Amino acid sequence: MMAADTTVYGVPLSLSARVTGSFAYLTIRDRLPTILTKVIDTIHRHKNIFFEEYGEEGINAEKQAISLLSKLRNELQTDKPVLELTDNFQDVESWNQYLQRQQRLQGDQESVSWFKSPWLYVECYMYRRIHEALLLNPPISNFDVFNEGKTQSFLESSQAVMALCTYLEDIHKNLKNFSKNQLLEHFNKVLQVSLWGNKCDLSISAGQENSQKNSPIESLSSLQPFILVDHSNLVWSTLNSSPGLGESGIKAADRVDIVLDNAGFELVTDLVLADFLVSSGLARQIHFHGKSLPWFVSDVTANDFQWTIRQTMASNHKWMSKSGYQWQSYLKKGVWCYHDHPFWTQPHEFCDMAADAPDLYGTLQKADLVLFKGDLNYRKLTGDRDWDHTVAFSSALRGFGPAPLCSLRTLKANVQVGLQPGQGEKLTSHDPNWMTSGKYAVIQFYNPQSEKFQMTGNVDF
Ligand SMILES: O=P(O)(O)OC[C@H]1O[C@](O)(CO)[C@@H](O)[C@@H]1O
Ligand SMILES: [Mn+2]
Repeated sequence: MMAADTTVYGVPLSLSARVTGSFAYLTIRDRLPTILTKVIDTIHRHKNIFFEEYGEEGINAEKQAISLLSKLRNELQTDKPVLELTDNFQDVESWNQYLQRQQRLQGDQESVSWFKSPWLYVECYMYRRIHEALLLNPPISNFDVFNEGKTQSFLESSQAVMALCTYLEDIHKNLKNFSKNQLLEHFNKVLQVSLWGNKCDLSISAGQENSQKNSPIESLSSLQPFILVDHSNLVWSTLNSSPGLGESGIKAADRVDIVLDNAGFELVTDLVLADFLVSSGLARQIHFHGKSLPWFVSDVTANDFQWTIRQTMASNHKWMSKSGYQWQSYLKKGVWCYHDHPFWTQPHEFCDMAADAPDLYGTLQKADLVLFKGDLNYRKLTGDRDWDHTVAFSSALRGFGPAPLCSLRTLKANVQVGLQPGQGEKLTSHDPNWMTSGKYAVIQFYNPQSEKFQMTGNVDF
């Protein structure tokens, strides 16, 4: 049960480093400064490259950016007030308004600061400040400080990528002869591969190597018990209840949107899922959503997306390269589309999207299904709040529901809703770190169109 002073109008408080010893506190105290130190080191190691490209101006930019980042690290570690952004990027005004909003929420007595304000907000803000340090130093503005880690994670997963592309080739070959049950079986596999692909983010390990080495399909059955909520049947029926008819005569969704999370192995698992959905006829079009600036160490930018497809095409492995060419052709034909929108790199809870990014909300409303990959998206879906574990997912979404949606997330932050009574307590007693270890996962679905049904209290999704 939630104590009365931990909610405001029935909505629990945001997770925050204010709670000493909490995961938010440890992230801000330990993990974020480590990430900043690595960023500084990366920029420094590229000094010669900046010199070769931009001469003295490049060297000055390197020095200036490092000095801004050291100042940022100091502000964080000494819990200084959060400052307004000063660069010229498209989203500056929105960030600065959000700071004022936080200040209003917190009251005038104390400043919005790293250890006192919502964790979601200050953590997003750190990545935006890293970007600012580069934007303020024009010759190196486009330098992606996380690029090395992302490409390394892809290259180190090459065995697993080959195994996945071989599996995909096998599906393509036999697709015409699959019964509906066989199709469902493969659907569950590619969905789960994309789910567990989310284990491979670099932010939880503060940038440490975190790639996939085993054959992903073979690991699935042993991972099954770690899926705490599994609504994959509802995802399947949503795809199948859409009005269109796919190639194989089964019903097809017109459009599935995938809100991407990490580059490297996880992105490949998402591309494999997207390939399966269109090649099986379960969906006609896939719209991917990525980030417009380097974000949370490993998140996909447009550049990462293109690079991954080019690398896949260039592989010596027959089926891997074939998959790459297939993906490229989906993009050319408009069967696949890639988008980014500044809202994905802002700190808002998704329940604010309709009011604060109505164009993006409108875009998602066109989908028959929206898949949200990863932990950060889950935190934003649920507002990163101290919810009781048994609260319904629909309640934690607080009105967000542009289309039927599903979160595919491995747990790396201490927010989890929609569990059975007692399930959270049982997990805590067996494995105290269950919410943050990345060992557990959810496939959690919500359909705004079945709201009426939920009002009866029969079903909790
Ligand atoms: O890539 P993901 O799955 O969104 O994870 C991001 C990680 O960063 C965090 O915000 C922690 O810094 C966690 O929520 C999560 O571990
Ligand atoms: Mn991520």
